[in-house]
This record gives sequence, C-alpha cells and structure tokens, in this order.
Amino acid sequence: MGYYIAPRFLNKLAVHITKNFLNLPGVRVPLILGIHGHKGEGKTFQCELVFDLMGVEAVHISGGELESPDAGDPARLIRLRYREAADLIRTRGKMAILMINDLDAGAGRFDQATQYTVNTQLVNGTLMNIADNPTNVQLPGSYDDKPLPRVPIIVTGNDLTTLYAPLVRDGRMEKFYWEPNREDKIGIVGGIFEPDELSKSDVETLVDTFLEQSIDFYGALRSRIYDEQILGFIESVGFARVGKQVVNSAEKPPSFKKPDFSLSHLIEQGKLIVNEQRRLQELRLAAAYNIGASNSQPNSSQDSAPAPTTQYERGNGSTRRNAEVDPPRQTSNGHNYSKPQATTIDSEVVQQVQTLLAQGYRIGVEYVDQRRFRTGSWQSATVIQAQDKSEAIATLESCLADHENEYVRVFGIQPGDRQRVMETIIQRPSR
Ligand SMILES: Nc1ncnc2c1ncn2[C@@H]1O[C@H](COP(=O)(O)OP(=O)(O)OP(=O)(O)O)[C@@H](O)[C@H]1O
Repeated sequence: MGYYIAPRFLNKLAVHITKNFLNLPGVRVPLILGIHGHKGEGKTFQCELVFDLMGVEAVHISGGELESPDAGDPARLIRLRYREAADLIRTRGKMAILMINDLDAGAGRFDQATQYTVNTQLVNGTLMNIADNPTNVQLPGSYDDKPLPRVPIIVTGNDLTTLYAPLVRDGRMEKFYWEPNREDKIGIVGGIFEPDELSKSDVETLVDTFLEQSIDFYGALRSRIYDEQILGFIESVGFARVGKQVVNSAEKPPSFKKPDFSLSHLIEQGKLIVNEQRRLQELRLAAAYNIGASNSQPNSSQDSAPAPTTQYERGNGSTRRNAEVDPPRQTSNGHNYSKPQATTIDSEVVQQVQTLLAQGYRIGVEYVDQRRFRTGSWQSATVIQAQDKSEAIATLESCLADHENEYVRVFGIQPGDRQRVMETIIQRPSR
C-alpha cells in the first residue's frame, strides 16, 4: 500500500520535532504538540508515517495506560518512558520523541460530572512539570543530576479541551487541529487504493461520494471488498474446518485473486457501511438497555414516574412541540406530581427529566451538528445541576434554543460511578 502523508501534517510535525532539537537563542519552544480532531482521521497513523520518514524513534504510551488502581503509577510511567526516549537520543544519537495516543481518553474530563481522579490530576501535573523542566525529569526514589536531552512530546486526542487547562496553554502545548480537506483525502485514499489501480478520477468520485466520512472508512471499505472471497473460501473449506486451515496449519496459506475494485462496487459497498453506521446511531440499543436497568433500580424513589422504556423519534422538524404537558397524577403513596408548567419541550422529555431528578441523577445535555452526527462527535452542552424540575426544564429549553437546528440529547448521570442512563435524542435538525 502506498502511504501518503498530507503535506500540512508532515510539515507541522517535522517542524515541531526539529525545533525541539535546535538551540534557538531566546526562543521558548513548547515541548508538547497536541494533535486533535475527529476520530479516525489519521492522526496516529500519519504520525507513525512521519516518524518512519524522518527516522525518529518513538516511545509510546496509550491513553489506556494513564489509569491504574495504584495512584501514581501512570505519572511514574510517563517519567520512565520520557527518560527511555532521552536515553535513545543520548545513546543512539537519533531523534526520539514521546508519543501519547488518545491522551484525552486517559486524562480528560468529559463533562462537569466526571471528576479528576488522583491519576488524572497527576498525569496532567506531570506533563506540565515536564513541559516546564524538560531536561530535569526524575524518577521517584533516585536523583540524576545529569541534564537530560529534551524529548519532544506528541499527544493525540479528540477533544483537548477536556484536559486541565494550564496543560494546554500555548507555552506548554502547541495545538494542531487535523481535519483532512478534500485534497488531503484524495491523496490519502489514493494511497490506500494504490495497489488496486484505481484511477485518479475514480478516487475523486469515491471521496466526493463519501466526503463526510473519516479516513478510517476508506480503510474499512478496502477490507470489506475482500469479504465475498473470504466467504467463498470458508464455504469451500467448510465452516467447521476453517479454524484448522488458518491457525498453525502446515498447508499453504490461502491466496485470493484480486477482488472487484470497480468504482461502482466500491460505492455500493461503501453505502452498506454507511447504512450500518446510521443504524448504530439511530438504534442506540445501549440507551434502551440503560432505560431498562434504571427502571429496575431497587432504591428508586417511590415518587418517581415509571421511566419510558423506549426511545421515541420525532416526526418532521423538531421533536419539540408546543405542549401543555400531562395533568397531575397520583402515585401509589398518595403524593401528587406537581402540575408541570407550560413548556415547549415534549411531555415525554419533561417526564424523563422528572424521573431522573427524582432518582437523584444529574442531567447531561450534549449537542452535535448534522455533519458531526455521522461521526458521533457529540459535545457537552451542560450538566444540569438543578434539583428542581422547572429550573431543569428551563435550562434544557435554553440549551435547545442555543442549539437550534442541531441534534441535542439528554441522559441521566448516575451518582457515584457516573454511568449514563436513559440517553435520548430530544431534538433533531429539520432538514
Ligand atoms: N495516510 C494514511 N494512509 C493510509 N491509511 C490511513 C492514513 N491515515 C489513516 N489511515 C487509516 O485510517 C485508520 C485510522 O487512523 P488513525 O487511527 O490514525 O486515526 P485517529 O485520527 O488517530 O483516530 P482516533 O482519534 O480514533 O484515535 C488507520 O488505521 C488507517 O487504516
């Protein structure tokens, strides 16, 4: 496969790395480069391509390593890996960097309801400390007074605003928002399909047909084209024997003839993948399961109304409607629901809010525009702290007004483990 690196990406990374190895008089160079943007757009992959091209040694940490049951472990790991990279520079005389993938997944705070753990605080603090003193990074229990070479740090993430704000300030972290434009996509997709001899115009048509899709989609599409042949192979060997044939087999590995990489076939298969994405977005089975789970909460308040068990869809335009909501109802213990006030919000949503508040949940609100809806890149609008239903509904109404013509969803945030329940899309843009 002919890998293509978008020139903007290459330039940004090459300058950041090189600048950190130069001694520019009177210039304070940020140690960290934060590459952020939507998922699957090739942030990590292209970093690796740049490291290969430039002969840079990369020492990795992934976001998943930044939590641990033992407080302090991840911060120690960062210092350890930083010193490993410094050692590579010293002993091999090569450029080396520390690469932290998906930093926000490990050290971010996704909404006001998620708390910093001791580890996330320490990780943010450690990175700040290293950015301020890159030549003096010590491990607990020992002190090395020999200054270290400076090791540039590259972090990737979807939303770096979830990190501790002083860490991302300009002196410490240079930011690079990566969103490939049409030209970048044509170059990258051309590289992905290079072995399949797709013409330039076919690549352009493919990109234009699925312009909203991330780079990841095209890799998945290429892999999917092989599915028909693989199924043919499984059927020829037999479903029961295929395991023996492909794992530790003495026989020659199967070979496949070149599948149909015609443009029309690619578009047809691409549409199937898009349909699957759409179903995933719209079905939201997890939300339905959560609703079921929250219904069976043993300690749910007696005053709370039964939670709706299914999601509902809007008709045309928006889910919101002008409604004088439900009349007061009486619970089994004789308590009245207070009569809801007139609101522009659908009565089911009002009831959902009431249920969540009664069960002690906080209410998260997220929004996303039409384009990002397809990639599932929801952003936090607010977490409603109000205990009082009218106040909560008023906040929700103002959120809906702020995000008119965008998707808006609400969900309950369980106290303690902060799990989401009853996630429901309450507004959809009118097209
Ligand atoms: N330049 C490229 N050439 C070929 N394939 C690429 C290129 N860039 C990305 N890809 C494909 O896209 C996939 C996703 O890329 P990558 O994991 O780097 O995305 P990301 O932006 O880091 O995503 P996330 O934010 O979810 O971690 C890769 O596994 C690869 O298949």
